[in-house]
Amino acid sequence: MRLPPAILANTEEVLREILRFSAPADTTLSRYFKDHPRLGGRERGAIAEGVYAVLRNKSFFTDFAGSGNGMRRLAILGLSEAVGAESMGGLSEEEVEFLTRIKEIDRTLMPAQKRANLPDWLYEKFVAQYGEAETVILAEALNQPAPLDLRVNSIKATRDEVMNELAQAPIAAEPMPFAPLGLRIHKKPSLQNLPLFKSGAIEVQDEGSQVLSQIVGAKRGEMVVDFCAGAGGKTLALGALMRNTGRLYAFDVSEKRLAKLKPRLARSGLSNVHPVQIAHERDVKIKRLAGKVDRVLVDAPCSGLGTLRRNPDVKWRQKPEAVTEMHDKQVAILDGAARLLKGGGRLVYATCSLLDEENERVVEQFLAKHEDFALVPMNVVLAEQKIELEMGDYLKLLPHKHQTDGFFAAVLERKKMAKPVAPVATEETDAEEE
Ligand SMILES: C[S@@+](CC[C@H](N)C(=O)[O-])C[C@H]1O[C@@H](n2cnc3c(N)ncnc32)[C@H](O)[C@@H]1O
Repeated sequence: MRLPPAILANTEEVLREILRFSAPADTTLSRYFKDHPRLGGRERGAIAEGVYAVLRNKSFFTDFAGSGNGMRRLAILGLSEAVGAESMGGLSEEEVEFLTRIKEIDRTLMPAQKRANLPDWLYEKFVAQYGEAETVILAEALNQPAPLDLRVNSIKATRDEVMNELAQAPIAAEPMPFAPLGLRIHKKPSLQNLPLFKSGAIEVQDEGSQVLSQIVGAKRGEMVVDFCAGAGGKTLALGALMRNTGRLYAFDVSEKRLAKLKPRLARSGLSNVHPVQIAHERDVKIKRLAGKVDRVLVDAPCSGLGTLRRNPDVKWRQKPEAVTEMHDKQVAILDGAARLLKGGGRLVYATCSLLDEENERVVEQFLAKHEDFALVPMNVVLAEQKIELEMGDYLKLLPHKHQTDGFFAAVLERKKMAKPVAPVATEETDAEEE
């Protein structure tokens, strides 16, 4: 069935706003749909996918869209990529011809940078790290929409039980290769109304995030801190891995993000999670737990460049100066979080960035300053967790190799005979814990 011609005008209108890059694309889309309540589910899906296709292919499309009515042409290119030219209504003869001409272009013959569809600064950084040939393959994988990944909440169900119930919906799901509780769905069904979702038996979570939670190695009865918990994606996974025992603190500076954790927590059935808003990484609330914690996960704020499959606008919105600032912030957060660990305890540093500056360089800087911590090679950690992934010292998940978002992680162990934690100046805050 063809989409109504008005969808093209809607796509053009929202695209004009999104390409100003003054807000995240998903925020602008949600607001647009709220302001246009008459758009149905299918229309919304087409507009959103059309916009995302433009964001993924912006360099390439912009060259062909030209000036004048360029925004309409961009919308046409985006929608045709997302839903197919045959599903679009309202195209003039000239526009149909334009689409045919574009379709005939063999993209594999284009220069590497054009194929990569990345801003110059990012393309250069990727080439310096990965080389030109791999940058193109990586960029092409980042330019594909991500599949829908689910994590089974082991407190409520087994993976087989969930797979069987999904099959009755009917939703085809397959077990993931690396995440023991993961299921992958290739279509995008709405899950919100499924009893499985309402009961907290499933959560949406990329396989890479699930592997990260797993390598924390949190055990029953332990004291664990998720230092940058946000809306709690990894907190919920950790709480279930601890079999709802011990104590799991979910720290974050953002009240809004922690508030989003609350309903998920209620659904999950976990009672071992304690959300705590902190003012910053040197908050006095952290000092109280210093030297007492078994495992700390620092899922640090980062450029997010590993998540371009889901957030293609990030590559156009991110700036090289911001990456440098992010590095300094990451070092400060890791430093603050490290004080929590007891001797023998493990600190896991993770990002969804693909840039060394936010990954290896942060860990190296940390280790140079903290003689009481040592790197646990990732191949050792993965073997402990029985995850069959070939890695060296670090976890480096890449979309073109592992079909996950891009993730980095390092595991740092505090030496057993470490000196008692030196008192560190903290800025007192008034707020009480929890
Ligand atoms: C990558 S996100 C975390 C995502 C989350 N772990 C998940 O799995 O859904 C990074 C988080 O760090 C938080 N953050 C930023 N600065 C922080 C700080 N100084 N201390 C603790 N958290 C911080 C942000 O509010 C954000 O929620």
